[in-house]
Amino acid sequence: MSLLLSEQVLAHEGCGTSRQIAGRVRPVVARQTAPSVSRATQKCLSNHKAQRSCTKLQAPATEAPPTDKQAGADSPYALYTLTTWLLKEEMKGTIDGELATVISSIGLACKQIASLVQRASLSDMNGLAGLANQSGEDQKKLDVISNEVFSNCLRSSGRTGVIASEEEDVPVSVEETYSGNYVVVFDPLDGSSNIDAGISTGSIFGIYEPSDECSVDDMENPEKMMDNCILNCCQPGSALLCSGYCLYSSSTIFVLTIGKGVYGFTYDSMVGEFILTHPDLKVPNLGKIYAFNEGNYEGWTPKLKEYMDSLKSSEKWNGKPYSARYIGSLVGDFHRTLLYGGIYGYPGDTRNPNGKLRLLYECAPMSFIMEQAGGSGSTGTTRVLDICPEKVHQRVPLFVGSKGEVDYLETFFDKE
Ligand SMILES: O=P(O)(O)OC[C@H]1O[C@](O)(COP(=O)(O)O)[C@@H](O)[C@@H]1O
Repeated sequence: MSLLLSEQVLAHEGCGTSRQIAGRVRPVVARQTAPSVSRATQKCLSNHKAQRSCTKLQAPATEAPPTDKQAGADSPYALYTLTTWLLKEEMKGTIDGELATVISSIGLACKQIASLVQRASLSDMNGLAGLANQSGEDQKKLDVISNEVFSNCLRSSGRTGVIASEEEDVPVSVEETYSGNYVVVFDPLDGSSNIDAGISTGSIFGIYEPSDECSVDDMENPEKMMDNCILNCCQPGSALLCSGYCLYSSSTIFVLTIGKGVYGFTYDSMVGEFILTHPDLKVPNLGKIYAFNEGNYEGWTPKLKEYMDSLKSSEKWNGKPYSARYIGSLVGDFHRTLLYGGIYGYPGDTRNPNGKLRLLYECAPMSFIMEQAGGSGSTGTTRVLDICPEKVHQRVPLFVGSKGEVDYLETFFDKE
């Protein structure tokens, strides 16, 4: 809130209006709302909104002070888009041009999928495709289409060597590689069981450096090539160069890390761009929200049941217990956990000892983001990023969220 005292301060270049303040200290901005703001002041302030040229008048209280995203951008119409951010990171040398191209192509795929998801009921895109993926799960029409959209964008980037998808049995080597050869693993439409109900879903991706030993262009020996594709994909999460997700919900939000913090971009359909809205995201160290499918409770280990019961009997939150929230869409539950704190868990149980989620294109990319935001990603006993996948569609239990909450959970596992 600005306090303007001396007369000349109010003589504004650009709009030329001025007015007398009768000795009493008054917050100018506040007066905007008071019915008694003089016509001159209203005219003056509206001039400023229009012209924004007079630096002397403080911006109205509602406008956030300039952040680094506006650094150097002295036009109120400068947009800090995902492309701008990638360019700046490239200029800083934190990523190279080819990786920036791959990330941009993923951004494009997510924009396409966002519009397909939004129009699903309008364009008969709901329902099953009549196919099943390698995990035997019935594929939704949009699972198949999103997979195609993602693969097309990655191919046409010309910078990917191998791509592995939840919806493809095996990884494929990309012919259209001009250079860069990056390895991209992805879940094109996570939480698709929610799609027909219009509930939030998402895409998840991870990008690796190609591994030198396993070249994937031995066209003479397709079997060896396939093995090398798999070897290129089966890298531990600690080798990730970049990972991210895109949330398709009330707004479309693209969140990523290149190993230097976590950045969130909200899709502005008016300009067709992802705009930086969440710079350098940090997850709170503790959080009262837990997201587990308690329908599986009976199949959990006694210690895990003890942990869950302890959350419900806890009086940690002003005498209240933890609060349950479960969308049943990893990206939705994860995004809320990242912003509000807490813990998301998909443990193993008697039916699925390793849980449901896939290490390569769900657990590792999300754990990399959470760690970069100051949180943790664990199987209960092991750091997810330290696990080297043995199979492309391998499942592991996942507990991800605030460091304090994951540490607390792990204490129950230690006791086993
Ligand atoms: O319905 P459940 O067993 O709770 O599983 C929900 C979980 O499975 C997922 O839908 C993952 O599966 P998909 O990638 O096949 O959608 C997660 O998004 C979600 O957290």
